[in-house]
Order: sequence, then C-alpha cells, then structure tokens
Amino acid sequence: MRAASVNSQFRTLRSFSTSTAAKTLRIPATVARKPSKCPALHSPLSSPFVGVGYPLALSRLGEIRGLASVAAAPAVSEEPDIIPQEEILAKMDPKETARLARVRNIGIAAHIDSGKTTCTERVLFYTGRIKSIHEVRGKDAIGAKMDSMDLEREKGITIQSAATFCDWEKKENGSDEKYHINLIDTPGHIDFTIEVERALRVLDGAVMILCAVSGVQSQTITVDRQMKRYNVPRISFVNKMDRMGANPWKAIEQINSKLKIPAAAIQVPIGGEDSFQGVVDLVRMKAIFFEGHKGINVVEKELSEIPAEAKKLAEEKREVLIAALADVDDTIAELWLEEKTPALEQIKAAIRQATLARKFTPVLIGSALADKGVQPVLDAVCDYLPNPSDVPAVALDRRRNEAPVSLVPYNSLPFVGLAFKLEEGNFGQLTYIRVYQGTLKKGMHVYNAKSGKKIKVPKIVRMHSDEMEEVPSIGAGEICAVFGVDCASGDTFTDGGLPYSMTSMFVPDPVISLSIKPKNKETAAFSKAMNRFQREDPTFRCKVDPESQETIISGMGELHLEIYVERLRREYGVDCVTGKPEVAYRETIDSRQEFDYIFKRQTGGAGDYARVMGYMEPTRDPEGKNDFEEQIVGGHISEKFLYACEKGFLKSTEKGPMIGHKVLGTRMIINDGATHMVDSSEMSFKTATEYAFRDTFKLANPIILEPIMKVAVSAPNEFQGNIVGLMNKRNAVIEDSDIGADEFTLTATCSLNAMFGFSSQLRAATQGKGEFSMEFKDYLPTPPQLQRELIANFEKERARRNATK
Ligand SMILES: Nc1nc2c(ncn2[C@@H]2O[C@H](COP(=O)(O)OP(=O)(O)OP(=O)(O)O)[C@@H](O)[C@H]2O)c(=O)[nH]1
Repeated sequence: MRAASVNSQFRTLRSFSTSTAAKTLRIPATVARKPSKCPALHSPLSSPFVGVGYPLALSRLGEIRGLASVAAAPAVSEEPDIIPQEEILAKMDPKETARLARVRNIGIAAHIDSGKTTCTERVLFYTGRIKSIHEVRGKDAIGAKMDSMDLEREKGITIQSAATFCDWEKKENGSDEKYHINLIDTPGHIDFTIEVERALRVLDGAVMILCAVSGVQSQTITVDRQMKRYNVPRISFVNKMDRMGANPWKAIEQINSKLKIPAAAIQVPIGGEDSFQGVVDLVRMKAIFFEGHKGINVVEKELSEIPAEAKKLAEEKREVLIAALADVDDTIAELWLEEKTPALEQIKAAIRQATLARKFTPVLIGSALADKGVQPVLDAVCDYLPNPSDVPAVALDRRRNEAPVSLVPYNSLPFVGLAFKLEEGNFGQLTYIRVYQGTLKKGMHVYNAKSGKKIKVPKIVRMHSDEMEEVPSIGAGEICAVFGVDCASGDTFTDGGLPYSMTSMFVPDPVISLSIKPKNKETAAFSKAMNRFQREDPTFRCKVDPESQETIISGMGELHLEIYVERLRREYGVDCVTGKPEVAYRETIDSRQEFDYIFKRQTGGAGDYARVMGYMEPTRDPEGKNDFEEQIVGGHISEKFLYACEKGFLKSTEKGPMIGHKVLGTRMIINDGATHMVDSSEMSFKTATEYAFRDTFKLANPIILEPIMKVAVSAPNEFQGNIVGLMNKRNAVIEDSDIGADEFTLTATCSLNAMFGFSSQLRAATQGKGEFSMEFKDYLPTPPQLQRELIANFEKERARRNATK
C-alpha cells in the first residue's frame, strides 16, 4: 500500500510542478503508435507516459535507495513503485553525477544544405579532432570529414549519419570545464529519414540548423516533427549570416510561427552579409569575435568597443529574450512583473530549464563557412542541452507485463544498451550501441533481449566518422560501436540479469519500389550487397517476386533507391538495369463475405482433399493489421491442419489477389470444414485456404489503396499561383498556406503516384527557387479509374508472362 500512496502523492505533486515537462519520459512514439497503414485511420503521436513519474523495479529501487538488496526485494510486484527522477539522481554517487554532467549526446539536424556538415567540420577542428578543415564540395577535392562515403563527397549530400566524439573545453569564469560530446551528423534529405529517426531515438539533445536566408524550410518541418516525436530538446543555430539577404529575425519568427516553439535569440549579429563580423552574447552582454586561422581564437570585447548600432540592437533584443523567458519560467516572470532585471545565472537557468522542458529554443547566430559563431554553439550545447541523467530512459520489463521501468545511467548497475545502427565495415559488422545503464566492457558477455542469444563483446570502439579508436570499456550514458555482435537494428542488450527490452525506433514503410537485375552474372556480389543494405537500413527492402522472378527493391523515395543502385556499382562492381519506379500499393476489402471452399485433386496415388468454411471481413484496424482466427467446434479440422490454414492466410496477404501488392486490414475466420482420412494433408489445407482467400477477397468489395504523402513546398511569394496550379493539377488537398515576407510555404496531401516528376516541374515553375519535401501520411483508396487501370495492367502482364512460359 505504501507504494500506492507514494504514487498518488507523487502524481499530484508532479502535475503541479512547473518543471514537469523537463522530466517527461523520452519514449519513442512506437510505444503508443505504429505507422498508420489503413485508410483514414491515424494514431496519435503522443506517448502514454508523458508527464507522469516512472516506475523503477523494486529491486533497483532498493539498490538506489540503499534500502534493500536485490534478493530481499519481491521478484514481481503488481504495483510498480514510482519515484521522481530527482530522487533517483539524489541517491546517485556524486562522482557519477559529476561525470554525467559533462557528457552530451547530440545530433545535428536540419533542412538539406543548411550547413550541418560544414558546421560539424568546424566543431571537429575547434575541439582538436581534426587538424584542418575541408569543405563540402570544396576546391581541395578532399571533402568534409563526416561525409566519408565517396558518393556523399561527390553529390555534396549526407547519406548516412556519421558519429564522432570530441572534448570541448568551455571557458567559464576563467577556468576550463571539459565536456565530452558524442555527435551525430544526420542527412537532410527525406529519403534518408531513417538515419535521423535512429539518431534522435538515442540522442539526448539536438542542434537545429536553419539558413539565415531561407529560414524554416520544408525539411525543417519534418525534422521538427521527428524531434517532437522523440521529445528531444534543441538549441537552434541560424547559419549563413554571411549570405546576401540574411535575416535571422525572420528565421526566429518562423520558428515561433511555423514550428510553434517559443524561440528567442540569445545573440545578435554584429554586421551582416559581407560585413558580418561577430555576435553579441545577450546573456553576458559581451561582444564575441572570431580571429586567427579559421576563426580559432574567440576574442571577447566590451559592448563599449562595438558600433553603437549593434549595442542598441543587443539591448533591445535582450528585452525580447527576457520577455520570452518570462512566458516559460516562473522566476523570470516574477522579476519581469516587478520590472527587475534578472541576474546572469537566473537567465541561464531559465534558458536551460525551458529548453530541457521543450518549452523554448534559444537561437544562436553565425556563419560556419565564414568561421564565425560555432564555438558559442558548443558552449550552448554544454549550457542548455541535457546530460544523460537529465533525460529519463525507460525500458519495458517483460516479467511485469512490459511495465515501464526506469534505467539509471549509473556505471555500476547492470548493463542495458540499445543497438541503434548497423554498418558493414571492412572488419565485419559494426553495431552502434547507446549504453543506457551500466558499463559495457571488452570481453564481457551480453544477451540479446529478443533472441536470448549470449554474445561475447570482442572489441569496443569510439567512432570518428570512418575511423575508430579502440577502448576497453564504455560507461553509462555514452555511445560506442562494437564488432562481432550479430543483431538487428533496434535490439536491446543486457547483462543477462535484467528481463528488459527497450522500444525501438519508428521505421516508416517503404513507399516506392523498382525491379533490378545485374547486367552480367555477378549474382554472388549482388546478393551480398542486398543482404548488407537490408541489415543496415530497415527502410530498404529487397525481395524476389515469385511470379515474375524479378528482384524488387523498395525504399523511401527515388533518390534512396538511386543511391543503392549506385553503391552496388561502386562498392560491389555490379552494374544493374532497373525498371520504372512503382508505388507500393496495398489491397484491402470493404465488406464481409462467406466462403465454403473444397480443394480436391486426384492424380493417381494419394490425392488432395481439404474443405474450409468461414468468412472474410475488414478488420478496420488503425494500423491495418491482418487477422486470422479459427472458430472450429467439433474438431472438423485438426490443430495441425489449422496451422497450415494460417500459413496459407499469411502467404496470401503477402501478395494480394488484385494486383499482387500486400494486403492490409483483412480478417479471415475459419469456422468449419472437412477432412479426408487419406487425402488430407497440411499442404492441401494450406492450398485450400489460399484459394478460398483469393476467391472470397474478390467478392468482398476489394479496394486498392495508395500511399498518400504529406507534401511541403516553399518558394518565393511571386510563384504562389504557379505552385497552387501545379498542386491542383495533381488533385492535391491544400491544407495550409503560410505566407511570409518574401517566401511562402504550402502544405498539402497528395498521392505519391501524382508526385512523380514533381521536382523537375517545380524547378521549371519557380526558376529553380522552389523546394519541396514529402513524407508518408497514410493509405487511401485509389480513384476507381486508376484501380481499373492497375488491375487491367496486372492482368495483361500476367497473360504476357504465361504466354512466354
Ligand atoms: N555562404 C555560406 N555557405 C555555407 C555556410 N555553411 C555551409 N555553406 C554551404 O552550403 C552548402 C551545404 O553545406 P553542407 O554543410 O553540406 O550542408 P548539409 O546541411 O550538411 O547538407 P546535407 O547533409 O546534404 O543536407 C555547401 O556548399 C556549404 O559550403 C555558411 O555559413 N555560409
């Protein structure tokens, strides 16, 4: 009972605490939501645990509280104890608290070409990780460190996220404070969105970069959604201040209005465009300049030494900052009402707390390419982004019905880690792991929570883009990579003692596919490459169509598949011919239909006999799940044969009867049937079910579903008419149109089918100034005319194949 009263007291307390949101759980929405796959049925993105304290297994609670030993604690409790994060942390070893306070796991995410890689290159240079800076598409033809793949360097885009780490010595009050930063540079292009998803799943905070000219762009909106999905606190950096037309205030206004996150500058620029020289720090009211080779020396000056105009702007914008903080922080609000000026430490504390609570994002200003403003971003990462103990991590306890339990980033606790990314390296599979609790040591045995397999960890490394540094162990709250650990992306590892697993990341369904065939006979290399790509990238799939015998690859967009075809050629020497990209349609039914199917065949010797009876109906499941049930009374079909029926059902859903695409939202009930003493077999029941499925499906109001995309298009205002025209032609539903001072952003939903070829038309309609991004939303029925065409084409192709057999 005690536990229950602690719970209720705690819940009441927390619901009134101003800092509740800062302690909310970082659970990916996969717990609450799976990707919506069914027409007009969409699940919310919220986590069920948000805003509530979290339970800690009693055994662990005892450990942390020093009250009871593991053995003394009850093995399973009906009522999980819930204690606040502060209480857990208060019990932690001060040495651990101090260690974690200096660790940051952060990602850099932004719209394409905002300068993520350019910025990361400076971070590595200023922290001493690299000796010289190489630019993205730079004249030296070396390319940025984090774009290690040849293709990335050539195309100037990031394809894979790259991890690195560095130590930053933050100079504060004359003394140095050393922070350890694990950093992931993620791709901007939507086709590689899984890279952003998995990075955000394991990172504690993020730097969102925006272009000072373009402000919030289409992909910024996608990245924003992903950060919100994983509850990731962020600081913002308005880059490219050296560009003509740079306007950080517009970008900040757009963060407020378009992304709906209260944002305010914590710096103002000194000069702009060609004459951008440095920034004024509004918290400390000091001017900052970047001198020496590549701006390596940060030079501070008093405001009396800078132009009066910049000083006036700083005073004005400091007021704006304090007013914005007053909206999100009680202490600042009180001082503000009393017209008192908050102290420096009060401002810093308010920014930190509001940022951690995701109620605010502080905005920094600079130009990575002009080597100005990157070091203050590093300081802000240390000052305002969370350390691993600020972000509660949660596992699900399999012993307690998947009840959430907190993990504590404490080195001496039992180990729990999440494999979030796999990469095939020259020395075998490299698995990236975020250690949430305990220590991972070289040579120790870990258990895969899913397969139960025991694995010895032969080698642990810290990654530095494509280079690595071997380490003997890695502590809680850190990121590393291990060799020789066979697993899938998203698997949980424990030391074997804890029955925990962690929720994995959100993996969107592929929406586009194409047929692919090696030009010559390099099949071994081809299969090797396909296996590797699929293991590394859960959004890339490859299968052989049993009917056409063609290999079909599927992914998130045309560029996604194009990159893999190119990698096949370069990395495996396999040249391929590819078919036309095709939309990943789905098939479903809309009404109930009974069936009574007899499968009978006599071919001399033992024959085949199976009779299955029942009905099919739509499941109307929000996630589009299929369902097979048996409701046999009287034992007309034995267990063994019913199992074969289920197999037949599952096979049928893989390739729909209408156009051979996957089936969604369909239930099959078998409630009667008949068996022959001699002729019935598992194979005959499986086949009977497949035939029954095929015939019944066609009578149950079958529908072809197509992927509907959420599209965001932005372009200068003068092209608004052209773009609305382009979207109307595609029967898009325009949901919102946001007109800024010189650019507008239009959001719409449109079928993927209608979006083919859009990028070139958009270019033509906007003189190359428009851009767009799209993301899968859900599946909706295709228009009847298209459905007829798809079926006719499928039948024609099938007849052609049969004729050539
Ligand atoms: N003028 C100017 N150009 C910049 C700045 N930062 C980056 N760039 C340029 O913008 C282009 C894109 O930079 P990247 O660093 O590759 O951008 P990214 O966001 O990593 O790109 P993706 O990973 O492909 O999305 C390059 O040509 C850079 O040189 C800046 O501060 N000012």
